Amino acid sequence: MTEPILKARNLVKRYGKVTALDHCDFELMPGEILAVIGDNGAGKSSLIKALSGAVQPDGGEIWLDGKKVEFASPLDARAHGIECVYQTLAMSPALSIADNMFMGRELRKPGIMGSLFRKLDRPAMEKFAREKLNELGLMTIQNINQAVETLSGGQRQGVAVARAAAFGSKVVILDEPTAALGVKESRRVLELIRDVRSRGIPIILISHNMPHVFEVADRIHIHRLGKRLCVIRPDDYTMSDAVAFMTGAKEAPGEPMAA
Ligand SMILES: Nc1ncnc2c1ncn2[C@@H]1O[C@H](COP(=O)(O)OP(=O)(O)OP(=O)(O)O)[C@@H](O)[C@H]1O
Repeated sequence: MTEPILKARNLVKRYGKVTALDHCDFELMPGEILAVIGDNGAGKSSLIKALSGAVQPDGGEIWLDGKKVEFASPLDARAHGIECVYQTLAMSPALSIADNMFMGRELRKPGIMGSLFRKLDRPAMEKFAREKLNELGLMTIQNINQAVETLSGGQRQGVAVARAAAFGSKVVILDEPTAALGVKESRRVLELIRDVRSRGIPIILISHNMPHVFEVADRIHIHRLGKRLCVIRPDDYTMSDAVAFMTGAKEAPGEPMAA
């Protein structure tokens, strides 16, 4: 049986009196697009933050590639190959595309005075950024030195996804990647998500957009009241079924479906 690439059991996260994660389970299988859906306040962001090191759970366990992990910070999760693109894109608008792709992990030229004094290796960074954008078919972005603030919303999202795909060797997490985009730009980002999957990288997609979820997801994790309610396949249920499960209007199917 295939083992999950990322797995969590009994995750608990409390904020004061609020229980955001209430013994929540989670499984991401290799090479899949797993959508995570749920009502406002259901605990989706808390789950994603726990899986990407942005918050430390109060209880429960996480395994990556079969090994138990505890992420002290998002940097720690990144070092393990988990990249997260948050709704607020965490980009520096005035900096170039290449600079944004490398933020916090710039390539440096070999130096003799220790790493602190090593100069940035701009040609290498530009080459890498260009290659990654090309790989994902982001050919509309012509100039790698263009400031990110001059890009359209879809292009910015594209750079963020390319950055995550370039460095996320194991898992890419996308939080509402199409929320602020128009129809055409959303389409491109959905294609990009499929491109990332076709390169063998599994994706967790948090979204309120049911048509997008049903279009790209292999499986859908439905979150309710701080825990996983069920996991469904988009072919087996309608969007209104999913919304009814999510809101409690309809009883959800039992055990989570295997991948
Ligand atoms: N930093 C925080 N401090 C206090 N309460 C929090 C904090 N973060 C989340 N919560 C609470 O935890 C619960 C779950 O929130 P979370 O953001 O995980 O849900 P969500 O499913 O992502 O919601 P949405 O779809 O609205 O973004 C909510 O009741 C929320 O108010």
